[in-house]
Amino acid sequence: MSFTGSAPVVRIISLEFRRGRARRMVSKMRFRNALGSRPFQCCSRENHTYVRKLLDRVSERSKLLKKVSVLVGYSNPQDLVEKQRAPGESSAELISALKEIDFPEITAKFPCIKVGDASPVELYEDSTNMKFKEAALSEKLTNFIQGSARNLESAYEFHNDCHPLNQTPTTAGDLSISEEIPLIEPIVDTKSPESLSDAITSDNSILDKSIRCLPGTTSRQYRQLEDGGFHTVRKLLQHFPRTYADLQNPQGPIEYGQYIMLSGTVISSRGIKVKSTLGLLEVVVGCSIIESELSSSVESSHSGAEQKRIHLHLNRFFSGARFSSQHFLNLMSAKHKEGDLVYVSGKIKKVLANGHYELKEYTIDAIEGEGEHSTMLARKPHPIYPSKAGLKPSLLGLSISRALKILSPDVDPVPPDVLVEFNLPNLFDAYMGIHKPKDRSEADFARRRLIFDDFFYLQLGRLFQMLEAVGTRVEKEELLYKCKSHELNTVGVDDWSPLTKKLLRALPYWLTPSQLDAVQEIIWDLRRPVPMNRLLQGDVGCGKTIVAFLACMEVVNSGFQAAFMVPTEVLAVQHYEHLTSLLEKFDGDEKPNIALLTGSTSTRESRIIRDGLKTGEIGMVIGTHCLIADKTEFSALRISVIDEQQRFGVVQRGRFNSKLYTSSSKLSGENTSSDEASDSETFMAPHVLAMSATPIPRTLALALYGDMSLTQITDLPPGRQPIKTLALEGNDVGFEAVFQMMRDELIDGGKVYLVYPIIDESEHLPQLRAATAGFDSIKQKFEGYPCGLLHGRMRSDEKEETLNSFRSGETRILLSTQVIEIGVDVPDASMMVVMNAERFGISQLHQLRGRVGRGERKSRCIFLASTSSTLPRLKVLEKSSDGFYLANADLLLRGPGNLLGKKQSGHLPEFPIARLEVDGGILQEAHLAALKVLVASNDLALYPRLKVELSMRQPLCILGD
Ligand SMILES: Nc1ncnc2c1ncn2[C@@H]1O[C@H](COP(=O)(O)OP(=O)(O)OP(=O)(O)O)[C@@H](O)[C@H]1O
Repeated sequence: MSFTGSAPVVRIISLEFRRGRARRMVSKMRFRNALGSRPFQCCSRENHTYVRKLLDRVSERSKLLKKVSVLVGYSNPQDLVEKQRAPGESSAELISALKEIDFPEITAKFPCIKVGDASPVELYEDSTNMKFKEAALSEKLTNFIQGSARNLESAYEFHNDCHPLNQTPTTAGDLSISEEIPLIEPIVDTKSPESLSDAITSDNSILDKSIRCLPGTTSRQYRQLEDGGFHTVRKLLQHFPRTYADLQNPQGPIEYGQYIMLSGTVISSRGIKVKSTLGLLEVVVGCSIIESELSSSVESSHSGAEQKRIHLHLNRFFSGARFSSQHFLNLMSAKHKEGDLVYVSGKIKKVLANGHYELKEYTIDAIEGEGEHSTMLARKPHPIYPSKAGLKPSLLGLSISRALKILSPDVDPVPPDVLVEFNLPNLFDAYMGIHKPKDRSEADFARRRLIFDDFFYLQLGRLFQMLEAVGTRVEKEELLYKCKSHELNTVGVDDWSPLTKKLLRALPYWLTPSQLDAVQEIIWDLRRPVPMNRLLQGDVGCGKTIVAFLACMEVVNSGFQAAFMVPTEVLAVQHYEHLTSLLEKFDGDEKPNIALLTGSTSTRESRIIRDGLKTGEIGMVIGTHCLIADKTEFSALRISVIDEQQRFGVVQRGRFNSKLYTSSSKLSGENTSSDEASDSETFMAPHVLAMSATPIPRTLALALYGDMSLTQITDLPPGRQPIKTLALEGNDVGFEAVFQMMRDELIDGGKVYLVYPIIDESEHLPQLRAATAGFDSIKQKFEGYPCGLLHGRMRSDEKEETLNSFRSGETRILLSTQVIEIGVDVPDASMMVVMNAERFGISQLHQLRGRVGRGERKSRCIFLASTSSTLPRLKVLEKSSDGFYLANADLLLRGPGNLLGKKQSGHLPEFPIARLEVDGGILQEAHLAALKVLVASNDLALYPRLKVELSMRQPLCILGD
């Protein structure tokens, strides 16, 4: 603990021992051995509540110092100084003994010892009383105090006590040493006093104030909050509601398995002893709901809907003699009294009778506060906080409200022009909006800002580091260039290489506007002397492949090489055949040399291909992960395309980067245009173009960390017809209807995919339909229409043959497992039936559905559900064919309780509230905003508050997979 006044006074190292005398003694001994017995005096009290009480209650601070000195074993402050000094030893010697202690080493040796900084205790409340208070101390003591403080400052590089960065207390361990070593190295520009003082006095420092500044909080609450990790106002405010509830929150018709969240009143709460060792607590909550159609968004219209009264039964069993005693059950049931207002969330476990539902995985939170009822009636969303570290949501909610009260409107370090440009609320409004929204749109708007911050500071930190430390002139220019214009940096068609233009002309269609934009943007990147790292994202069937082919032609034309890596052999063959068919019209000498390399390529052939790649004879290779094998060497690899990139591991993707081209002497292209290799380029890593239809979190995280740029294809090729989607129950009636539809489709000349969840029937999963078993029965049923069977256990050539037969129309029905999910392109396939569709994720079903409707033929897709209860989830696919919407809907259906705050599959620890599947746009904006700020001020000298904020954020760390 350190004591400070207007001048630093003295620092006392306090040791806190918890749990057991023996342990305390051992800790004490070890600690003394580590530090030397002097100059520390251990306080032998097991529990320091006395110290805490002192800190909380003693208003006369000079009295405090006296009491503390007595507490740690001295009669008064003078005695403390005298006794600490060995006979004949000067205070300077004492201080130098202190200096020798190597705290980092000690903490490494004894993990139970934690070094951190504690909140300084102000000795003097105000400066007017200063002189009087100071006089109360002896001259000797004052000298010692001032001297020691100065020495300690230099010895441990203490920061100025009033610096906000020094006020983050550490968590107490078994034994804690309060010491003022900063946890994060600040990047405050100390050379600029103006900036520093500005930063320190600015109101964003309130965020990093100890929670002890919260009004109306008891010391017990402080302690609870601190033990739960809530040391600062910022920590509290960053604890976001996991969801919002309002009185009449319509969820559509309530069905089995559905997640609901409602508010209501407790009708009864009783504890029943079921057996001698089994007890049941049953709470019944009555709620009013408005029944309406399943809303397509979180917000829904209430018009034309009917109010209905329902009862939620929340049952909890307790086993064991102790927990099934009537006394215990009575205690539990007394927690909820009849008439209490509560919020309930959970999943419907059983529909007991009309209007009565049993819930599972539920939570029940009491609604506290007088005016709450009227608030709810006004349909103001009520934040529901997740509990953390055993802290009750109600305490967290209350503390957050208190923190909001001391927040100043001037808390935002982000420059106002950035807020205006990117249409963001300021930070004050954002915190108010997320914790106390007037309506859901305000919460959404606030959420946008907070997500922006997550991305923005990450981008800013990363770019700042790049500029500061490793930034070359070229990189700096690159950043500046990008920042200057918000429009796409593109190379127009006229400036494309002759080979690229030729391929464009060979296409049987014209590119869609966003395909064209994408190619122009990528070619612009390819002409840069720094490696591109770009993600091409577009919904299934939007035509990403041709965009990548054109990019490959651009580099091949310049005499460099292109590698196109796909996750399956089927896809490699498909792409290879597609490209070679497009190049067929080219004259011999202008036709680039393209190769196919997969695991099934014969040894002899693969040797020839690898030789060709090494010598530069082969310009482009399409293949599976053989492309990144050590033995595959390139002469001048310039672009690596990674299709369906989420299917590859990070390491696999990274291995392309190690394939630097080592020789440029073999360059054969006649037109090297702006790509002419300079010295710096000779060993440049290849450009990387990753493609994905699924905006999975990891992908977008890479967009941040890997400095990956994002290109999105937002339109579909013309003439595409919407796929008519139906979700049906797979009972006899459902199957009969499906077979009839198949017959109609086949008569009409269509082709049908039948997708099965498993290859062979399984005893363990009798309810699942298998592809091999289906094959025989479908053949019989659809006599005259040849059938094919495709699954992952087949040999590569068999798969290829089956797929080719289906493509050519030789077979009209293809029974398959989900192997066709990735990239299979049969443009005239017009119908798909998915068996046991509930076994697949919504996004996966969307991908599967994307295998039909890839041409101009009207298509349909039927999802057969095993039971009616799983139909609602599948019906979401009937309503939309937008991948982003479906990713969102999937999350909602899995449980809107996970909307905010709580981690889920789509979350990364660094982004507590961003859902990366749907927040990609904000990421892009944050990137631009960070660039804008850095262009205006490379070292952030113009934005000192921003710089302080950046230093307060967690240091960047590598993301886990
Ligand atoms: N501009 C266009 N006009 C007409 N057809 C197009 C156009 N672009 C691509 N296509 C065709 O659309 C089909 C789907 O294209 P492609 O396979 O590239 O999609 P994709 O984006 O890779 O989809 P997936 O994610 O499903 O693999 C192909 O048959 C392709 O020839």
